[in-house]
Amino acid sequence: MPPTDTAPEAPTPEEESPGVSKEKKGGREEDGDGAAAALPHGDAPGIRFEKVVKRFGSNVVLRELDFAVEPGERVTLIGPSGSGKTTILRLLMTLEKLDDGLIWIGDDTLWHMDKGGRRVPANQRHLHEMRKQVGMVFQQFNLFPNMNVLRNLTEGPVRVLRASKDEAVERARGLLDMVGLSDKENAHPSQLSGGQQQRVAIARALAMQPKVLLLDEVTSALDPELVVGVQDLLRDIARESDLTMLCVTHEMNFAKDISNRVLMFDQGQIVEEGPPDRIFGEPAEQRTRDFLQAVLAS
Ligand SMILES: Nc1ncnc2c1ncn2[C@@H]1O[C@H](COP(=O)(O)OP(=O)(O)OP(=O)(O)O)[C@@H](O)[C@H]1O
Repeated sequence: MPPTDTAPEAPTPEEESPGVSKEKKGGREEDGDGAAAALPHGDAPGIRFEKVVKRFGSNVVLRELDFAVEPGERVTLIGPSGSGKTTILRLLMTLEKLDDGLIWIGDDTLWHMDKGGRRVPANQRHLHEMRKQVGMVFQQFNLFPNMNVLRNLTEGPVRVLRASKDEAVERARGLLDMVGLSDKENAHPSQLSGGQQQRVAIARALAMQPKVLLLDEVTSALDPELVVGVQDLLRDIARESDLTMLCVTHEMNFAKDISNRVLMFDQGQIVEEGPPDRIFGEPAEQRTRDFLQAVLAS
């Protein structure tokens, strides 16, 4: 339910490029409070796809896909439009069901194997518990349009994590401070620019205290001048937290900055993978070269 009509106020450069303030970083190292406390640290699980198959009717989107993201690693998925990158993230969010294979988050699977070694759907409670570890930021923000900014951040923690209202509000304010929107807590999404909405969406995802953060083309719905602020914020979050991150983006410079490793994905499988400098500088596979050329030309 993305808000459709955003009424951009003219944001100041500071508003759109808050990053994580230097002062806060200093405070974080010394005493670990303020915005520091807002970012998750430690015990992030890894992710593993094991022979994962996903079909939409006759369209086989994932073909026995195998890949892993190590705990605390930041991986970017690149690949042609329609190749299945968003589907990978949606499977991790349990927004889609897989057709075969296993998805692991840490030492636990989203689906169980029965005694005969067959994959069976987990019960709802298990899925719910697994799902709590994973947060996602969407291209279209997906904020609750009828709730103000503060409530967008507190609703999930109170209802799903059973946090007390005071605790949720304190955490939400820490996060709004971190994303540079403390003065907007009473605003509704439609009163914010796209960049501001996306920063609220990032704060909302973090309010759920995920250990794995999924980013799905988070700047592609933004006007060009608003992209940098959101990317800077995410770079800071990547640098300052121990989250395991899986990011889908068409912005190659952002992918270079944010990830330890890039996976080139096409036709349901990983074509090649490596550190960003290698994949963008010396891609080994023709399909990667073609894709990167097409992106540069667009
Ligand atoms: N709910 C659905 N029902 C039917 N087909 C779907 C559904 N969701 C995705 N698909 C199809 O699955 C394929 C992969 O889609 P997906 O959105 O994962 O690709 P993508 O790589 O993220 O693309 P883009 O870069 O354009 O966002 C596409 O062919 C798409 O049409």
